[in-house]
Amino acid sequence: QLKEIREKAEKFTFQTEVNRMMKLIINSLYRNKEIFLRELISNASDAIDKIRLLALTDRKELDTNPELHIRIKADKENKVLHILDSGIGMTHQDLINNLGTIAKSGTADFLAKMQDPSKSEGQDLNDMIGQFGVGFYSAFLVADRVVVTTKHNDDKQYIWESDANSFTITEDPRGDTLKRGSIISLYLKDEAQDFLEEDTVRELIRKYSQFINFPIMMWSSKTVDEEVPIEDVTEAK
Ligand SMILES: CCNC(=O)[C@H]1O[C@@H](n2cnc3c(N)nc(I)nc32)[C@H](O)[C@@H]1O
Repeated sequence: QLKEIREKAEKFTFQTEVNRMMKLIINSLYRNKEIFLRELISNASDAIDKIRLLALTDRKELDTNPELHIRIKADKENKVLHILDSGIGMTHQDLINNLGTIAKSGTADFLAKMQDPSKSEGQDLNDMIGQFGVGFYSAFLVADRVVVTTKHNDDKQYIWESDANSFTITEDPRGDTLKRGSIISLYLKDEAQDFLEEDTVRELIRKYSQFINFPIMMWSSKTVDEEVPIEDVTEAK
């Protein structure tokens, strides 16, 4: 079935700036890979802010998924770390625009500057990530494949997939299972298996995401149907 999904998928190439930005992030932040979780939780939090804002003008937008939360699930069996949010979700067009390109102006000349080693000293890359909203790509510090499953109220549920070289988008054959929001699934590299350990993830959440305004829950699933939210990590602080 997965094979059929792949065949039906639309294939895309990343905008050139994206390829260059990804290389820059991977080459500069390889010593501090753990920041990927901060970036993905920050994106999840922004996604929830967006639906909360929209719901101020149109309350019904929340009805598809009233609970606003972020969940992190470590699937040791398949070596996948999932970051789930019940945010606004992405339409097909959002996936192409937001994950396939960098809209931020000034990216091109920023990259030119960074390419010139004499000028790039001191440019704190953590700021760069924030400034250009490119934190999502830090996922490729720890994963060799990233899958985004997403559902926006105005569109169908889609699966976006990438190995960092190109990406595909396909309608989710399972239909609308998310109700609303996104799941970022990281197929972890062999050397990144530690990010499947509950203590490691819990510590990273505490270290980087103590100011997130939404509950972040960790799930440890022995088998999928036994998923029990261990506790709200932020409460455990
Ligand atoms: C350059 C990489 N682009 C992004 O990270 C953008 O993708 C989108 N994005 C990333 N993770 C997301 C997420 N979890 N939910 C939603 I709605 N949008 C997300 C946001 O528009 C980000 O600015």
